[in-house]
Amino acid sequence: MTTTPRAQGATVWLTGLPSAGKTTIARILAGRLRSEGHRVEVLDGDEVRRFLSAGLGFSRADRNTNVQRIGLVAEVLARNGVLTVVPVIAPYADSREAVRKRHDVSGTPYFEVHVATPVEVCSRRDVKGLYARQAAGQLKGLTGVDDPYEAPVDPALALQTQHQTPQESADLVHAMLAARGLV
Ligand SMILES: Nc1ncnc2c1ncn2[C@@H]1O[C@H](COP(=O)(O)OS(=O)(=O)O)[C@@H](OP(=O)(O)O)[C@H]1O
Ligand SMILES: Nc1ncnc2c1ncn2[C@@H]1O[C@H](COP(=O)(O)OP(=O)(O)O)[C@@H](O)[C@H]1O
Repeated sequence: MTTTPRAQGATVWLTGLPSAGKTTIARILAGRLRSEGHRVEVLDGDEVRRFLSAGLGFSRADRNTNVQRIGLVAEVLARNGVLTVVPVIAPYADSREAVRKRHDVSGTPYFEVHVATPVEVCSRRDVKGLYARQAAGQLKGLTGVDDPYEAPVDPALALQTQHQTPQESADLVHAMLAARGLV
C-alpha cells in the first residue's frame, strides 16, 4: 500500500489589540490558502469562547487558560498537516511562549504575527464598540486600555495595518509563509 506524504502544517498566531485586524486578516489569508489547495482552519477567538472556553472571563488566569486550550488545538491540527490561523489577542508573553514550546516539542512550525495597529487606530475602528463602552465606564479590563498587552519582542512579522489594506496585510503573512517554504 502506498501512502501520500502529509502536507506540512503550521500555526500562524495573529496577536494584537481588539479591532487591530486579526479576524479580517485571518479570513482573507485562509481564503487564499484554501484556494491554493491547502488544508486550513481558523480558530476564531469569539467562537472558541462560546464553546471550548465557555465560562471563561478576561482575568489573567482565564485568558491564559483560553490561550493554552487554543494552543493545544492549534498544535494538534498543525502537526497533522493543517495550516492553522489563530486570530486571538493572547496578551501575555508567557502564555504565548508556552504555546510556542508546545509546538517546538513536536517540531511543528509556529509563527507569531503581531497585528501591530496602534491603540488610537483600534479605538477609532472599534468594531464591537468595546472602546466606547470602556470610555463610558461600562467595561473594565479592556486589553490595551486598562488591561495589559505585552507586545511580541521578536515576531515573525509585524503588520502596521493603519497603512495597509486588509488584502495587503494578508498578503504579507502569505509571503512570510512562502519565504519559509510552507506555501
Ligand atoms: N475586556 C476585554 N478585553 C479584550 N477583549 C474583550 C474584552 N471583553 C470582551 N472582549 C472580546 O473578546 C475577544 C477577545 O477574546 P480572545 O479570546 O481573543 O482574548 S484573550 O486572548 O483570551 O485575551 C475580543 O475579540 P477581538 O475584538 O476580535 O479581539 C473582544 O471582542
Ligand atoms: N490592513 C488591515 N488589516 C485588517 N483590518 C483592517 C485593515 N485596514 C482596515 N481594517 C479594518 O479594521 C477592522 C478590524 O476588525 P477585526 O478584524 O474584527 O479586528 P480584530 O479581530 O483584531 O478585533 C475591520 O473593519 C477592517 O476592515
